Amino acid sequence: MAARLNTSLQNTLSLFSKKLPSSPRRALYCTSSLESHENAETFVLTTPLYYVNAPPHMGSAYTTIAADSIARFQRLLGKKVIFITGTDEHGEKIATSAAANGRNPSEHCDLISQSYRTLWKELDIAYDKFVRTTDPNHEAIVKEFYERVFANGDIYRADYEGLYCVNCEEYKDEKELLENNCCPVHQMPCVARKEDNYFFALSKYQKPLEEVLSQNPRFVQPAYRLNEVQTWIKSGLRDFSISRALVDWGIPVPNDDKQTIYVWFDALLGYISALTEDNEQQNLDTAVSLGWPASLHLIGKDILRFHAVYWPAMLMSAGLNLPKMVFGHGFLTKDGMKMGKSLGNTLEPFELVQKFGPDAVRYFFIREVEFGNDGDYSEDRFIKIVNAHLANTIGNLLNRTLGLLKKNCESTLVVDSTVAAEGVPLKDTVEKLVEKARTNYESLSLSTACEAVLEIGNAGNAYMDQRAPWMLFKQGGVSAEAAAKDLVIILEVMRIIAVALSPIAPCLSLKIYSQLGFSNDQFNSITWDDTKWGELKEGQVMAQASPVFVRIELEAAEKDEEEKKKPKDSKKKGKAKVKVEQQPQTVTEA
Ligand SMILES: Nc1ncnc2c1ncn2[C@@H]1O[C@H](COP(=O)(O)OP(=O)(O)OP(=O)(O)O)[C@@H](O)[C@H]1O
Ligand SMILES: [Zn+2]
Repeated sequence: MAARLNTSLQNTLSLFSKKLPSSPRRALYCTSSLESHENAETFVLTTPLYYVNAPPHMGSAYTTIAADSIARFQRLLGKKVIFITGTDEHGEKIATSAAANGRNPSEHCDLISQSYRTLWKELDIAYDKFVRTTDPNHEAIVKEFYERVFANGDIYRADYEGLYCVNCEEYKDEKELLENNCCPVHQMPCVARKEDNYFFALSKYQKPLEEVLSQNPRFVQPAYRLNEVQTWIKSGLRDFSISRALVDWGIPVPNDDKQTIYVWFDALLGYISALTEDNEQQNLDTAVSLGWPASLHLIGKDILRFHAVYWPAMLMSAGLNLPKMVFGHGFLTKDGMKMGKSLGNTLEPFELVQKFGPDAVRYFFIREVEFGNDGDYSEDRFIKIVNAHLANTIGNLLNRTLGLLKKNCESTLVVDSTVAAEGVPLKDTVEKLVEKARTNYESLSLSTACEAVLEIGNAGNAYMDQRAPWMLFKQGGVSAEAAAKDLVIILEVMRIIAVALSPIAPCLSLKIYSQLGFSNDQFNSITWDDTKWGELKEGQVMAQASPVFVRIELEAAEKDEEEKKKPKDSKKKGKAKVKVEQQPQTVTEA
């Protein structure tokens, strides 16, 4: 993508002047990525299909934000990305939840499924496919899959008696339960159940699964989760029941409409049925031809067993290829417990986005939680991190530089960035950090990728402080010429940051690009190659500086008020307010 002077920048910028969270980010909500990549390598990634027993919470948002960041990075690499998300809508919990809310299951599913879509829009999630397990295409594919597995001799009928966690919708082994037969995830007692069900012969796949894992240890990521999976398999795989006699709200078992298909034997197929096109009669083979196998299933560690044991065995039985990788990330926790719908200890993502905007929410969780491990949320920490990184390190540097350029160079670059950087070590530093970001994005070390981009910002700030161009301008002559070059260098650094951070904070990146004089279209066509030094050219005119990330201020008065009201031992902090204000500038530059 070449840098060009942008004459219609005002139109773009007028979009930015509105109050958060309305923003130009709708322009980033591109779902047309599939058309322009006829010969590109395909990268199919999935989030779990979220269970519509309740609306989304920050945990569901966390997986989806991470998946969107990975999808955006893969698109920057030029791949044809199919990013699949959706909702899992059958089963006992849904029927119960619908009844508890006085709705029929179908109305309930429509409503809750829509709340996921709405949140994804608020969070700038650019998915390509949203699948619902109540879609007719999906149902047809589940039935066909079931029939294939049946024809392969892997489904039989038997009685089952065991301890059942309704929230996991799963029979549990006694040895994995806590005291009083409590489920370790949901902290609630499992109930004794006896059913006449259809079973999937998982035990037949013990050896093939062991082989898959030993031949391809990267199948389960992070590496430490592989041990967990291997231990489960070694301890002996038991056949599992794939139908329910007591649940009406589900896909009927072929040839036995007294039973419905177990939610997991239904929902996992969503990753394949999502590949089908709307309004077309599809079958398993055509769906598979449209992008299976998936390159990556991104999930929370709670559902690792379903994805790394049950699902591969089911696929082998049906004669289909296995996904290339299953990555089980950690939990967002509250007081050390997994935040979840069943426990009801959730953090409200709509509220966070309303308050802080999508970039801050996306950035914080990706940067703060090492991908794979658990992480706790605190509002204090949130504000501290996004202010320090997005408002200060990035926003303030851009603002200061554009201010100096306006004052001294009529907002116009005096030289090409390549020429300006000749013999300047900062360029090498930036190149190394860009490479660090790239390799970490690729290995899904998203937090480290983020850190590398921030280090670029730190290097830019250090350069600004060391060179003190505002002093050089005062000295005039060759010093002023050097200062003008320094500004070009720093703005090129900002441009590279914008590209490298765009998978995580796309709206912020667009704002930076726009202030550097590029159009929305130019931003929308960036690739990872645009992290290379040298796209800012002599004569490029910068836009009017305005904060690309609005600092979050804790309103002192409101905080005091809250302090007065709260009980002495409470740790609750004052509410954060978003305040639009100019970035602070150092006195010497003014
Ligand atoms: N606390 C969490 N931290 C990280 N990811 C989470 C969290 N909670 C849910 N998820 C994401 O959602 C997936 C589970 O989706 P589901 O719709 O079952 O939500 P849930 O809140 O875990 O439900 P429940 O509490 O009823 O088990 C996880 O595998 C993970 O991808
Ligand atoms: Zn459970």
